[in-house]
Amino acid sequence: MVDGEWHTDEEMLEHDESGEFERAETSFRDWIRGSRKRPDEVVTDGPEPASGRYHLYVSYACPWAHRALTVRALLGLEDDISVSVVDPVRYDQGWEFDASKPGSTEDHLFGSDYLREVYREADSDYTGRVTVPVLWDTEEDTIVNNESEEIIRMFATAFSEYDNGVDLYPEGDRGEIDDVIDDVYPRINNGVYRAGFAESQDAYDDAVRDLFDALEEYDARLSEQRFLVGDSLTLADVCMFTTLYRFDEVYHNHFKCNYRQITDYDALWGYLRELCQLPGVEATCDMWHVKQHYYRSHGDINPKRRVPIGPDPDFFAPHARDDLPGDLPDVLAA
Ligand SMILES: N[C@@H](CCC(=O)N[C@@H](CS)C(=O)NCC(=O)O)C(=O)O
Repeated sequence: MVDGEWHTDEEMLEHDESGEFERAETSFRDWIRGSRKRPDEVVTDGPEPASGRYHLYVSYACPWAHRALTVRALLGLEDDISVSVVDPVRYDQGWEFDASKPGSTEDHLFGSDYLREVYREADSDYTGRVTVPVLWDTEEDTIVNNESEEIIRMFATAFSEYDNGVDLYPEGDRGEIDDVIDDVYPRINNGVYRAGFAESQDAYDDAVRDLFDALEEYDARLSEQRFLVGDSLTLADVCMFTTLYRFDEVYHNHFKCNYRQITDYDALWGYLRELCQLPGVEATCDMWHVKQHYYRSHGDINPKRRVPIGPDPDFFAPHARDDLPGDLPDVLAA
């Protein structure tokens, strides 16, 4: 969108001169009061945390939006933060609402046809990408933030009055959590996109090498410990989770990340199953949306837009991860 006007983008991709995919910066970056930013700074201004005040726009397909849904579920904030879900397929008009699609909803706040209208409500001259997730403030009538890594920090740290007490950013582990998030992002979370959207063989080769080196390292780490950092579930696990969930069904095939599947890694695969099975998390996982989105939205990568049948891993098979060092809080251990 440029100055509030929609411009159909040939593709949502930007590349540097070597053909490497570059993800655009997001633009709304306010913080809810009481949130804990890095490095360990508590936000003392900004809108107040409150139940019912904030609304989240998501796609079930999107790994970044899925982070926000996962944290909301793990903290039991479903009744405090409402959600609108876009149509999984992103056509040339950008994200749109179509409540006739299974799992999709209308825009509960404005009844818009397109997500870009919500961005325009916040800023009539908006210039930038129209992305999910979006965190909307119904009191100030604007977008608070559309960067998933910041939205999950706000949910995890500003809503203690309303949440179930689960601490996903425990004191003492914060530095390491941030380090793991920063390591996983370029190599794994964005690594699959760097592979899939590479415009040169070299860019693809670099991306998949980084990706599978990282998966191997984290598989080794997770064969010794139940969670990525310390002895509890943290934001670092959430950031890893949403990429692993999409890997075998989408990234392996569609983004050509096909050296291995997650089901080939004992520890990563058990870890992924455990995370899928945590209370509330199943409701955030919708593989139909995921597959519809990637295979049908990216015509340059998949020109016939066929959605493949498999491989259909069983995310609900037993995992036996509870034998490893690390514990779940009681509310999630049920
Ligand atoms: N840095 C953002 C990235 C969000 C993002 O790229 N979302 C994708 C969906 S997976 C999107 O909405 N893309 C539309 C576009 O770029 O035009 C975040 O983590 O929140």
